[in-house]
Amino acid sequence: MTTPRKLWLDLGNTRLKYWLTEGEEIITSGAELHLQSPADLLLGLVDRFSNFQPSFVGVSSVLDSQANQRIKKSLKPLNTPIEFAQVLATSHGLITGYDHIEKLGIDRWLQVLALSGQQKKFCIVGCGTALTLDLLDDETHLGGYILPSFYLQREALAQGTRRVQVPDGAFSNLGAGRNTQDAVHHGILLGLVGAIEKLVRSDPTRELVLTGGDAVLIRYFLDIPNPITVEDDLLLRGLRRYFS
Ligand SMILES: Nc1ncnc2c1ncn2[C@@H]1O[C@H](COP(=O)(O)OP(=O)(O)O)[C@@H](O)[C@H]1O
Ligand SMILES: CC(C)(COP(=O)(O)O)[C@@H](O)C(=O)NCCC(=O)O
Ligand SMILES: [K+]
Repeated sequence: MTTPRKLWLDLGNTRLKYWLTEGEEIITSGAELHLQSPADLLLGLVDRFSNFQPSFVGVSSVLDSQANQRIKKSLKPLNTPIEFAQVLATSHGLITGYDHIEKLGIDRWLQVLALSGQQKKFCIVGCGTALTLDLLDDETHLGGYILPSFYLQREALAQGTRRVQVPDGAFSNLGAGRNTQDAVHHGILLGLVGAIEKLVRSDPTRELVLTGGDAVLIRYFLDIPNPITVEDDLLLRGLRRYFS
């Protein structure tokens, strides 16, 4: 019997991430900026995926249904069943904390699913286009928070003010800025780091798990006693669990 080969796709608002797996083993992984045109990016990747001959494609997408239709079309040459994960009221014992579960982002839910059922308390921090915070107690999702992350906050300042036209800079310092560029970059970083610290400060036993493109950067600035880990592929782990 041959070991099944599968393609796992994570479509965020900025990047596409993927795994090609054979049985339990991750053979290849990748992450690419799609900047609003994921279907076009996929057209460029589909040959590579096709060579791998996956027998199943599992997808997590936070995009709208029109984009998802285009994504399906781009994957047609694979000639393989494609399934999009959907938030469920309960799955693998996980109890979802939203009043209307279908409104919860699938990316957040899969990240929670990946860690659910360990008899531990987690704060899951998705450091992507948005910064998402989700609280998980063993198998119970308590709900969470959504903040615009680095680039969205900077864009909002540039759009909503006359005087803050921010040249590209680094989000690399928490010191008081002595010019607009530093004040904006350091301010945004302070806000994101401060929100995370405030949320978990009252409970040093709650474990932080950071994931997403800016996880390592944010991790560097966190100064709290809670255990902290970075798990780049948390969502893809959750996606694979969802379909198992
Ligand atoms: N305009 C941009 N140009 C380059 N990198 C960007 C831009 N906007 C966001 N990023 C970076 O892309 C990454 C997106 O993280 P990721 O976890 O893949 O997010 P998402 O799941 O929302 O696509 C982050 O590291 C972020 O800093
Ligand atoms: C909050 C998000 C935009 C985060 O997306 P990401 O940063 O991973 O691209 C996404 O999870 C989403 O569209 N959520 C739906 C709204 C909600 O979770 O309540
Ligand atoms: K996120």
